Amino acid sequence: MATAELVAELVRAHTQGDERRWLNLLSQLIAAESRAGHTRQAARLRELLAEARELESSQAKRAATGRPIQLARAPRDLADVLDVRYSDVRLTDLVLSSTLRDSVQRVLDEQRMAGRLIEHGLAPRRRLLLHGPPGCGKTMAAHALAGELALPLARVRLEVLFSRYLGETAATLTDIFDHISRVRAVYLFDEFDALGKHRGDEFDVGEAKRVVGTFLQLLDADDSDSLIVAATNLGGALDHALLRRFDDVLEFPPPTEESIAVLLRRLLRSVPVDDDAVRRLARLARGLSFADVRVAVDSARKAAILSDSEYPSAESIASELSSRVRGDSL
Ligand SMILES: Nc1ncnc2c1ncn2[C@@H]1O[C@H](COP(=O)(O)OP(=O)(O)OP(=O)(O)O)[C@@H](O)[C@H]1O
Repeated sequence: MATAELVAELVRAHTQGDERRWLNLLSQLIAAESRAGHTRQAARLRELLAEARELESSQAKRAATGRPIQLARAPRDLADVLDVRYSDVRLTDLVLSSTLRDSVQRVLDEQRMAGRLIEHGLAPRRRLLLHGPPGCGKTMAAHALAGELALPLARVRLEVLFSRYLGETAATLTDIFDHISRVRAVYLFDEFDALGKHRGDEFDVGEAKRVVGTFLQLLDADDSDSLIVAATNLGGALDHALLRRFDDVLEFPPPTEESIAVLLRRLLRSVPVDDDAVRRLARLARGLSFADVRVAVDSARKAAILSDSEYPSAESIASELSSRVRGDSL
């Protein structure tokens, strides 16, 4: 690439908030300057690159603590409606059926090799609808997509969209899609069916319909390279007009006894429980979501720590799981 083109690309990558790309382009620019014998300019650029890398690594460290960060931040007028952060969740952190894992892996492969598909006039999958009961991994899967692709995860806070911008929801959605086209990220519309649902006392059928209509139009018109992930607890209830707007519809079913055992083995890795005990616990936990199982194990671990035991006993975990199966903790 000629120097001017490199600089133009670099500015574009920076404006889009694509940190990796602009750092990579800056390295290419340094190499080009060195090759041209511009040693002073190359040295100055190298200093800038070192500063930028240091900044990136300190931001990555802060991201690892789970706090929102400024990289690829939302513009000020969308700051309360977009929650932007980096994710360190990986696909292997999720317990998934092999079919579902393959589907998520296919999205990752198409994204990672998007250039090859685009050269052949094909578009990588990027509009995904995830559906299934609560606590089965839809939100976690969106985090895993962001973590695997090293993209920011921007959660669209629908509750804020509705409360703060009542009457202006459609206009704000337009602003969000504008941001989607400018900053490549994974955009999560969690519980996105809320778009068309009852909105408390101020329910207005016309407004709700308008919002859904706007969302669908914006989804159709969007030709960005961001990923748009809509998650919902509804499944069969979603209408066809909506389903066909997505490149992939992935079902996150309730866990089987076997998949609960897989999660339990992971969560109890450092706890001395044998496999028979894990299987007994998984049988007890039938009907619970992965999230319930996680909370029950965490609860038993906390009680163990507070009573100065090194590990929770299988009995205490069983008791936590049973109380959730009975619904005591609700
Ligand atoms: N498939 C899974 N594998 C491993 N852990 C899981 C899985 N699903 C859920 N969990 C655990 O439960 C927590 C909550 O799950 P998550 O938020 O992804 O559920 P969800 O399907 O998005 O639920 P909701 O519909 O309520 O938003 C996760 O952070 C994780 O600890």
